[in-house]
Amino acid sequence: MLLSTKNLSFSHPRQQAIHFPDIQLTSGESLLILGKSGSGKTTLLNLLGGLAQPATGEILIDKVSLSDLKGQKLDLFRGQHIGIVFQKPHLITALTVFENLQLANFFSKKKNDQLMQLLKDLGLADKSKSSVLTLSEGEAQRVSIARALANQPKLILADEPTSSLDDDATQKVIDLLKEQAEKIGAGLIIVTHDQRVKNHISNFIEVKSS
Ligand SMILES: Nc1ncnc2c1ncn2[C@@H]1O[C@H](COP(=O)(O)OP(=O)(O)OP(=O)(O)O)[C@@H](O)[C@H]1O
Repeated sequence: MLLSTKNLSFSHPRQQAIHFPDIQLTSGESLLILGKSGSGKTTLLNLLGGLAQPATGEILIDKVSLSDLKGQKLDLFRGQHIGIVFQKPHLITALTVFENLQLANFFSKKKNDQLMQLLKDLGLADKSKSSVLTLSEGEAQRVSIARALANQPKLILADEPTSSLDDDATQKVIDLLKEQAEKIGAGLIIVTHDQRVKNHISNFIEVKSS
């Protein structure tokens, strides 16, 4: 089992606790996290990525309990094993496309000689030397996917990767995420309230706030 969670809950300050359904995910499998706006989908993704600590429950990734990792160890574990695609690309604007990917490798102490191939797979080969400031929104989104994949993670977490994209681009981004996850044998979890994504991935859990 790549990922398993049990009895997870989280309380934002002055908010009712959110209880999450348990997740079981094997390598190569895809899962959607669905739920209304404000139900706690991003909160769950943050817990799975070790970016927030649960109030109760446990998260095991490849048999490692995230709660046993702190500080630098947690950062290194995240960098090496978890690729996160955030809602907004959050690229380093002073760097080129290729340098943004190299930086991901640098922080996680990983070497990947397939970065150029990755950009090719995502239709970005001719943008490798471009400043990220010159990219369209869809291109920047694909670069942020490439960056999440740059360390060949075991688990890919994507938060609303298609919310600002049209139907064609949505299909392309979901296909790319699935193809790339399959290529490196990773598990893929996508948070969305985009009904279109349901046509591409059938496995889902639903987060409800009460
Ligand atoms: N930093 C915070 N402090 C207090 N409450 C928060 C904080 N972040 C989120 N919340 C609350 O926690 C709940 C869950 O938020 P979350 O962002 O996880 O929802 P979501 O399902 O991802 O929503 P959306 O689909 O709109 O992005 C919401 O009620 C939100 O107002």
